[in-house]
Amino acid sequence: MSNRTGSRRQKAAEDGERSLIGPPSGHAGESVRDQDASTTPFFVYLLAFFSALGGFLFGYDTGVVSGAMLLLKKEMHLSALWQELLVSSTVGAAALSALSGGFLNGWLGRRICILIASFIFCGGGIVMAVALSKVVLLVGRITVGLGIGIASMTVPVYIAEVSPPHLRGQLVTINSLFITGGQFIASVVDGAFSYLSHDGWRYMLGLSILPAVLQFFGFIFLPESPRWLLQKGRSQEARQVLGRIRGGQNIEEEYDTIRTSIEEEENETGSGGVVILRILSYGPTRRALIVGCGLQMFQQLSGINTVMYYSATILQMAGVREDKQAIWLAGATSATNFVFTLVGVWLVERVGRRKLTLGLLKGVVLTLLAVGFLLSAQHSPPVTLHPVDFHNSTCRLYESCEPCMLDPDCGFCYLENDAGVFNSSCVPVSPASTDSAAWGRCSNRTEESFSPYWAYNYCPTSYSWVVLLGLILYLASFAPGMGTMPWTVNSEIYPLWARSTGNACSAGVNWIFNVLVSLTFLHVAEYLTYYGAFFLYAGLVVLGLLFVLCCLPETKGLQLEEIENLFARRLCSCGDLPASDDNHVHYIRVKGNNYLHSDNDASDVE
Ligand SMILES: O[C@H]1[C@H](O)[C@@H](O)[C@H](O)[C@@H](O)[C@H]1O
Repeated sequence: MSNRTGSRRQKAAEDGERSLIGPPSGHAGESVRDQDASTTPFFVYLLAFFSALGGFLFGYDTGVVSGAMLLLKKEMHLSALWQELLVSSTVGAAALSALSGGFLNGWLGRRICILIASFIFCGGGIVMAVALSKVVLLVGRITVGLGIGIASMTVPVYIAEVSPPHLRGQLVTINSLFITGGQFIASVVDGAFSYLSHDGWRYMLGLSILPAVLQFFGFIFLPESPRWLLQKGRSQEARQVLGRIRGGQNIEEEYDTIRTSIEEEENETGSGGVVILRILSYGPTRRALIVGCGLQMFQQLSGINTVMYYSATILQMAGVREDKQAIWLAGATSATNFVFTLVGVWLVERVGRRKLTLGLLKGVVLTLLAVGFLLSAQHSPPVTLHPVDFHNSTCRLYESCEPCMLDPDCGFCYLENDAGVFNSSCVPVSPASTDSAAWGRCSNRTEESFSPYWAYNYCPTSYSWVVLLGLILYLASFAPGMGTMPWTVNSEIYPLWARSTGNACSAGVNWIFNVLVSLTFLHVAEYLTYYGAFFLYAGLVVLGLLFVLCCLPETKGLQLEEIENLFARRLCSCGDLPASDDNHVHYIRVKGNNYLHSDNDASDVE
């Protein structure tokens, strides 16, 4: 198929503005959509469910560690460095494996990659459940990280490739629902097993084996993506799978569209060479990659994972000092994230990706600012006792709680009654554990009611429930938009030849920024204070808002093969596109393919 047709398609895309208006009636492409919309086979939902278990494991394994850590640090005597290692090694491993997952996806296919990921999840789960030392535990955490990385880039691609266009957004967003669902279930499991102070963490970490086994056996019987099969020249199998997942509907048109687009892609961009270099040297894919990676970067820069982390601290500030109670209540924030992701699933096909992301990002900025202001208005209790510090630490210099707790070497030791905080001091933290002071009253605390409290990373205050409310509002604006759309949009914006690599890069960017933001949070707080950190995230989200406004096109309702055309124009012009709901792309049938209709010029039709 000719370069002529390809350039005609290009022309149509350049004429995008015109081609994106006016729904034609009785049109071939439209009729397929209407037909699809009327009957969606149950099998597609089954495929989405089993693949999204990968998202569940991603959420579970990243979420469960906070509760497990409270027990682990006591049982294994973990220093702050080891705690940090056990948390961030998983995210770091996920970044590496997401980046290499692109190659595996293109080579072995989506199905095998999902099987590999679930196998790795099982292995990692078993290693963690039976670990006898912290080193073995670390090996287990790195192993599940490798599984998370592969799953996070493969699952959205697989779901997007098997879904009919009218349901694609919703089904891919279900993966995000499973991610936040995994985080929520993890907090419930953490709560339930926190009563088992000896070995409770083994169940917390090991329970992930169950969904992993379910997914592994499910995927033994589930098919490969028809798009990948066709790309590998396995056309008979591709036709069979497409027939199966479309439940006996006429698949000829969809099959032709995929086949022709693969042929065209090969004509336009060639088939040899390193994929990432081909992506970067071809305008539309380069632009798609910038949009995809940008979205993932801004998702993490909006501070989601520090907010998830900070919610537990906020609870401590509000006076919840019991570990078990704090674990249960931290579940409230993950429940909010989960429930509002459900709202995203409901809205994505109704409102569209662009409008949803843009609208809710404004809410994210406002709620981050509100949390920042609320935190800045908190009163920092003064230091009233200055015990003799034989080691001459910096802690003795602080006059109030805030600078004391922001210094990683110090903590605030105090007593409290109905009138407030009294007898407070700032003392060095124990090198063995952040749970107690190096010496003095807070070095050997008991559970007795008159024993002093040790605040390592918070200051006691009576207004923090308001801050918790602010965080819940933040999650309500984050989850349906920026929480889900980067994954959904990335699964659809690349042409087939670039899809695995494009998703690998953007998922890699997500994990790299996840590590960066969570590892720097405490340092940022040290220099800017906690509220300064929230103002910083608000500023970064404003940049994200501008990025989405200028660069994110609407992909709702388009076939995967059509979306590439949206990136045929200069990068940050997508905002010019009319994104209202009643705009439809319409197609003319050219040699069995659907093309963007550029004008009514008969010369467009061969
Ligand atoms: O989309 C997910 C989701 O929002 C999670 O809650 C968050 O922990 C992840 O980092 C993010 O990628």
